[in-house]
Amino acid sequence: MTGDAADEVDLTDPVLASEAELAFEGALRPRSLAEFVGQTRVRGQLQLLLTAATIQQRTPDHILLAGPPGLGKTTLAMIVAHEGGRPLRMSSGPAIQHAGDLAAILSSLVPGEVLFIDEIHRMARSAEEMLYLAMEDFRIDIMVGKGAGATSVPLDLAPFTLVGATTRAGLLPNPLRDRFGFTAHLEFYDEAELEQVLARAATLLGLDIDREAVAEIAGRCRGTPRIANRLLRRVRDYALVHTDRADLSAVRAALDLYDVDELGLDRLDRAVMQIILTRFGGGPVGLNTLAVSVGEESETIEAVVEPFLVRIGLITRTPRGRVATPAAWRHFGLASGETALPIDDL
Ligand SMILES: Nc1ncnc2c1ncn2[C@@H]1O[C@H](COP(=O)(O)OP(=O)(O)OP(=O)(O)O)[C@@H](O)[C@H]1O
Repeated sequence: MTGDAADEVDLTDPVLASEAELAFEGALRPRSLAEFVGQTRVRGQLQLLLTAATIQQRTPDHILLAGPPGLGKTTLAMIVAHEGGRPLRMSSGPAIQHAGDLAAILSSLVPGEVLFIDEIHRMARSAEEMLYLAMEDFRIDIMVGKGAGATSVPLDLAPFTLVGATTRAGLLPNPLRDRFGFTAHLEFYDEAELEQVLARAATLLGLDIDREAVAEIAGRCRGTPRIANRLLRRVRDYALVHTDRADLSAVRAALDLYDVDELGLDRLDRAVMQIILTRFGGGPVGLNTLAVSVGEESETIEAVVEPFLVRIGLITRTPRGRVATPAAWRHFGLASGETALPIDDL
């Protein structure tokens, strides 16, 4: 029932098999705005910005893409380059720890190039300041020499479009945020959109899957295409090994095996909820306390776990911390104030 490329590689060779998985990841990325599912508003806004730039034969304005991981920020950056027939350079905030790192990238850009900086909020402060001038005037000042004899030498850059991506737009300093011509806020996808993402991916993977199986995955992938695609691959594996058919029962069995519950909560989500509900009687609980309690970075809790739990109505954010809602008590089968299973038993 599967006829995808993975079947044609020797799956006993771990290197070839994992390369095939990576190749799938690449093949699943939509290449044009028309192929990109959902985010209708953002797509319309981007389309206008790109078309206007093409008419005026100039580089498009700088674009900031904000939103939780896996919603398509990298994909959109690739589309911006692809639609305009422009080369793309990819970097990330953590890789730019000195102004010199950024100067090296900026000075080697070719005219019209799209520079994608993922996790731009994690770039070094000194590089951020260099970026202000680069974005506004396509120019940087390079310091030559040290101490009293140091001089700054201006260097003209090729016109470029910066596409920045961030899971935490609030962490960007205002002068940087203001220099983007357009900020796109990506939203979680609804189930109908995720079904489209999954149907497209199943076709590309050559996977024959039932409609109701697609709907079940769409309801359990946290509104996130990357997770939808990942769960689809695990369902494909399950069907390959156990049932030879990607139907509803295969989806349920595969997702149970991978600890994804019917709301799409994974182990970390459940650990966070369990801490709020049982150790803190429903909250409020501060972000750092939560992070320490579950042994995760507070950034991961804030950028990955919390937006989804808020969106599905299991927690609310208050000035004093995170609070569980009545729906959360119900989902975990607890009465308010009850102590539940230890976290390891979840
Ligand atoms: N709108 C979409 N339609 C179809 N597939 C999508 C869409 N958005 C994302 N995807 C798929 O989800 C995967 C993750 O997308 P992408 O890497 O662009 O997310 P991201 O927001 O950049 O995540 P991160 O912030 O973690 O880097 C991609 O492989 C792509 O196939």
